[in-house]
Amino acid sequence: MKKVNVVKIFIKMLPRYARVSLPMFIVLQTLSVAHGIFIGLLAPSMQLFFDRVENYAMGQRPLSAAITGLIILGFVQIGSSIIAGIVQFTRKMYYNRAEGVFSLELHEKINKLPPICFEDTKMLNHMNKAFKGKSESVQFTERIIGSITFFAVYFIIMSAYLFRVKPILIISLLLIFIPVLLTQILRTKFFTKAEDKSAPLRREFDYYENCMTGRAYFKETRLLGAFMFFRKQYKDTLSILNKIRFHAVVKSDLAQLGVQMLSLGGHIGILLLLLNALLNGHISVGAFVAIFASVDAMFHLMTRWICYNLGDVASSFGRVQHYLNFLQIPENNGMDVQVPKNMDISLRDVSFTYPNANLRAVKSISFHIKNGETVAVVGENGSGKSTLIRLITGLYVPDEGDVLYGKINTKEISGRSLFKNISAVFQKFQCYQMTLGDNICISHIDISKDDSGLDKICVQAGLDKNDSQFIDGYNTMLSREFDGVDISGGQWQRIAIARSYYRKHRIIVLDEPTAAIDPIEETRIYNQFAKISKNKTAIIVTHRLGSIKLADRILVMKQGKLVEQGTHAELLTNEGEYARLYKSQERWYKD
Ligand SMILES: Nc1ncnc2c1ncn2[C@@H]1O[C@H](COP(=O)(O)OP(=O)(O)OP(=O)(O)O)[C@@H](O)[C@H]1O
Repeated sequence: MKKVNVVKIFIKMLPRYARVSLPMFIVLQTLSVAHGIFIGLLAPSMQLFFDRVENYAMGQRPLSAAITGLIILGFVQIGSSIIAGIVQFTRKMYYNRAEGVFSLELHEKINKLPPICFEDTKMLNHMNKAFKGKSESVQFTERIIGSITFFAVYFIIMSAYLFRVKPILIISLLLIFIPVLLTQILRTKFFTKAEDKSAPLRREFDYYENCMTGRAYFKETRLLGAFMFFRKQYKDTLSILNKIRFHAVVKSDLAQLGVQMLSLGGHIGILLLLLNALLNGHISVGAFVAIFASVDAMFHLMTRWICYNLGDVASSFGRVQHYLNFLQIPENNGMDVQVPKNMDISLRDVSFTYPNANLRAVKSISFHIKNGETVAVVGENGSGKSTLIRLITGLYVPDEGDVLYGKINTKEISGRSLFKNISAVFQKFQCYQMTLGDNICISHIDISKDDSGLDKICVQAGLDKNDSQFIDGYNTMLSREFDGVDISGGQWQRIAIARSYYRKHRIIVLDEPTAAIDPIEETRIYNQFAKISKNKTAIIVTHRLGSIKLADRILVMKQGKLVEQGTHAELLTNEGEYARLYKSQERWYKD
């Protein structure tokens, strides 16, 4: 990562932050400046009041002057409290809004990155850091702006006031600054060290807790009697964690005690300065009372500024930089073109290696799929079937060779153009914690759901929406966590199939679509599939060789290579890899 300084990062963040809502931004910053002015005016207005009371007591001024002083002091006090409340409220609103806007921007950015990024560990780490940086970027920007619009304004007014009362009193700001700064340095030193040591342990400890009590784990944990195992791991990790925390707290408390002594010294120093000035007649009683009463507020504000504003900026700076760098990653989206609906797909000498992998997952593959053809891809585990599907659909582009839709190369066009006519059921399909209807219709949010169209699709996918489990029909929530229902793996798979049918498509890809479905229903689903995919290009990946006789052609993969292709009958006659796989499955049923 390129090294840049806080100022450069802030300059990049400021316009992004202000753009969230310019009018609200201006109001917030104006209010923040006003808040700084009001707080800064507290000491002078207090002095004014006490001076006038003293003058009145000595008969030098009328009572009305003291009352006016009281009104001014009250106005400044009440005004500062009201503005503080409004600033806090507005800041919170702005914060939430900015978080929402930045999150959406980041989601859109990720959506534009090539899908292969999700296979790259470095990229996934980068993404992870960008998410953290995004969350901290709002606070980072706000803390710096606050330092300027509130703290700088306050300290300038306070310095000017102290200077006007007696120049030497400016030293009191230094007497406050030094102990507070020391506290922050020590706090950061001890806690950062402890945090570095404890963060991985905390993740481990949370994980064990989840293994004991989490919904996804409870079946195995109970049945295999693994509770005591996780309990021990949890206890061991907890005791190490507690030791680290204990040492950090002891060290930090001791340091804090030392610094508190220093702060006390600061307080005494200011008191002596003030007493000296008062006794020598350099300042009035009013000024003495006002400054002495403001010392606590100055300590408090200095602590807030150094510990929270400067401290947070220093600790989040690296992550914010990551976030901004992530937004700069080139998107390489390719051209938006109109891909013709009816075209052949050709693979020419295609090879592909996953990022951070040594071996090629797919090696020098060439074949041609005619428009409207149904092709099945078979092969042993790890032979490259799913990778081949990702290359055909354009999710990934080959390192070598080309995938062509007619004459259009998948390397040159945008995913948006390419995916327009493609639908798919993936091997690891998603079970969305949403209603049955939403689970099927996610591909077209702008189309109003028409029940009769949905009914037809459900029948084709072998899904019965009148099943007693779908208590509210298409509105049934499919998640226990959201007060809905749990359904079986087979039913989820049918929903995934219905989802793929619902999307308008010319090409459909089914990667192990019926692994969780019983054989009788599987045959019915494949027969339905043959009907609906008529005149459409269909690619099916499956291990169940009995169900792919319907394919016009079967491609057989082995160790990343295409080793055979032909119809079921041709391949059986060939007595090659397909015949070997088929016969080994057939034997199970015959025996
Ligand atoms: N994300 C990945 N990163 C690195 N290597 C991968 C990744 N995904 C798959 N591979 C490797 O690529 C090869 C082909 O995997 P692929 O998933 O395409 O095989 P498959 O035939 O679909 O397997 P299965 O039948 O088990 O689903 C395997 O050696 C696998 O280990």
